Amino acid sequence: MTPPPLGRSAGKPGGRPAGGPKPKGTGRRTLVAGNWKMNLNHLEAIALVQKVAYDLKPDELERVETVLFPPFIDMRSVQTTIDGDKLALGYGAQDLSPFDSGAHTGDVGGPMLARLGCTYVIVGHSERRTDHHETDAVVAAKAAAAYRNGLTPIVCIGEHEDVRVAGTHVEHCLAQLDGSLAGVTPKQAETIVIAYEPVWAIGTGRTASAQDAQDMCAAVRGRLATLFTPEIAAGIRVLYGGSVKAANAAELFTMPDVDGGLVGGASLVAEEFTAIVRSGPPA
Ligand SMILES: O=C[C@H](O)COP(=O)(O)O
Repeated sequence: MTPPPLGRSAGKPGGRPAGGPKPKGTGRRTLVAGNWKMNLNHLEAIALVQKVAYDLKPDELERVETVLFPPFIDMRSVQTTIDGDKLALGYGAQDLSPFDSGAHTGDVGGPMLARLGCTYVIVGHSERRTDHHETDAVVAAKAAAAYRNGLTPIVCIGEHEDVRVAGTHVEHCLAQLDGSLAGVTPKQAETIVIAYEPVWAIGTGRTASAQDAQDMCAAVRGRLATLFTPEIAAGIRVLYGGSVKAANAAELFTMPDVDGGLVGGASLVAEEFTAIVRSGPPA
């Protein structure tokens, strides 16, 4: 029998590769999410999906959940490529409508995304909060729309530089978290993903230090324990985003409360993105 090509679903993976990263012991599977933002047409999208999938080995994709977030216009091409070639990659949307259907020009609804096989949807990204004036209440409505349609929201929070300089970043982010999770039930929270993205680090090349990322992700987990239960909080994945690259991913991802990354620019370059995925430690 011909062995399956690299990056395809190949059943149970083998053990940890010799010399690979050590398990963190958290039980939380590392998640690397590639947010393509408003980049790549559908042909470029197909090419990138193929490069990523064929560069990653089945055991690497088993160890690190790897999910792509193409623009809506590319979604069908990405889905066809992943499903048609049985690639072990997930895909999701960068946003969704708070409404499920109807007269909402330009919106894309949760039922459409679910029908296309999306599993995750990003809500509350700082670029949407800025460009489209999305408030915490809007983000909460979008998270509700995600759950209503069987999608898992990746809820983004993060502070601007002036807030960090003022030293109120923790309070700021926890208040954003409270508002953005309004209405989320404990049952729903079991699957939610939070992404801490300091706005000053997004697309700037200025990554937060691993310790700063850890401190905020730990504070987020602490607040999740209050909002839900300590047991639920212990199972929730909290990602860091903001100039994650191959050179800094391993240090970030080995921090105890950092469960992976939301990657923008570096997710557009196959070799860089796959190196980031490889940096992910086992749970
Ligand atoms: O969604 C991704 C984040 O905004 C990070 O983007 P970046 O990796 O280009 O800094």
